[in-house]
Amino acid sequence: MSAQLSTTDFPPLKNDLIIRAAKGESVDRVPIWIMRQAGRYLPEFREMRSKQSFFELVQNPQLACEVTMMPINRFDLDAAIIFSDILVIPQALGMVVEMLPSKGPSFPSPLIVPADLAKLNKDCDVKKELGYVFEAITLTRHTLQGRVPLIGFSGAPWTLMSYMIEGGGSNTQSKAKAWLYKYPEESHELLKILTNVIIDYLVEQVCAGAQLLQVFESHAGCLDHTLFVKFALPYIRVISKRVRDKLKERKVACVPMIIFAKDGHFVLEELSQSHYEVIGLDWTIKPQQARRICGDTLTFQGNLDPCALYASKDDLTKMAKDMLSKFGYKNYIANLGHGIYPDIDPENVKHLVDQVHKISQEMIQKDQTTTN
Ligand SMILES: O=C(O)CCc1c2[nH]c(c1CC(=O)O)Cc1[nH]c(c(CC(=O)O)c1CCC(=O)O)Cc1[nH]c(c(CC(=O)O)c1CCC(=O)O)Cc1[nH]c(c(CC(=O)O)c1CCC(=O)O)C2
Repeated sequence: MSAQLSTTDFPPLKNDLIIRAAKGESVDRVPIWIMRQAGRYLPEFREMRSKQSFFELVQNPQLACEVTMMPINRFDLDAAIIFSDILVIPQALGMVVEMLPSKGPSFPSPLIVPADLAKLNKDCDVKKELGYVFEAITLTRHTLQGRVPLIGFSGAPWTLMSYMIEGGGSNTQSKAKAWLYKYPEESHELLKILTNVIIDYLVEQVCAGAQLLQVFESHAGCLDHTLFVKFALPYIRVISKRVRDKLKERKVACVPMIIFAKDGHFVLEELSQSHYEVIGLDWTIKPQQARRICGDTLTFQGNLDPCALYASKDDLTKMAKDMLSKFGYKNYIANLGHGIYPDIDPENVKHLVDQVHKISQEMIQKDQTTTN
């Protein structure tokens, strides 16, 4: 249905705060969005999910668009993120991924030995395999009517590699890390396959209408500095460079890119030199320390502890104030330091969003009055 929708002629943007913040431009209030903002903490999502499996929702552009719009219709958020998952890439490469109740993602046939790489559909046609994501993006851009920008996303190569080997979530990632020590060459081979698919996937998302891109390196924290620099960082860097080059070749305007390496404070300096406009921060690093490491020109995103949303509204206000006073209102996008948990009260999300806007607006107005 959305195949007939234009991928170039979209309704004009009415709220460009997040794009301005990503580029380091002035804002009249700090933008905020929430990782996993469409999902299980919303009763309307649970209702829809009770009738369809997770991947049925993701693979149906109409339903993915509806889910993406749920938090936008509820809260005064400054961005939408397309409803999907990082694990659609292993699926595009031919792996079966199931979402099991109370267990999460599960791969019935994970990669066990390097010979298993032969099973992957390495030259997969991203446009064909993941066409439903691009359709959902185009449909959502039109449905948004320019209310807020739409973010596209992908998992980073190391994080996806670890899922494909572990076969699901893992506290240690020991099976995947064993590959890095035992089979470094084949690990690089797999990381290159993933990188090529991710680049095409992100480029197509922008061509379909995504206005920012986030790359999730969710499993950064289980690597040490040496392993990260060898097996994760080079691919993160290639992605930002090649996505920009490919968009230029296709004469499509580049969009700001966000890198979020969870628990990756030990590589912040390297990430700050990786050509992403925005660095996502989890809650384990002090804002001032991150600034010292990365300098003043990059934009930060984060870093409220997702559990802060269990606090009382008064305490949440105090935490929002503290976060804004430490990050400042320039070069900053408010967000959690990881995805929102399923048992959070949506009322607290509304409170956080409204408080970030109110407090930052007051800070900006106060500074303008003192400089005038
Ligand atoms: O809001 C939106 O529109 C997009 C939401 C979104 C979903 N997955 C991701 C996003 C983007 C975003 O975070 O805003 C991306 C994502 N999927 C997984 C990870 C790794 C991780 O969580 O460590 C990421 C990156 C996010 C990050 O680092 O914060 C992998 C994953 N996918 C699902 C699970 C199970 C779960 O219970 O959460 C996991 C983690 C498994 C593990 O390793 O422990 C399934 C899933 N993906 C999304 C949803 C909706 C929701 O959050 O409620 C779900 C739950 C599915 C269900 O059971 O209904 C959407």
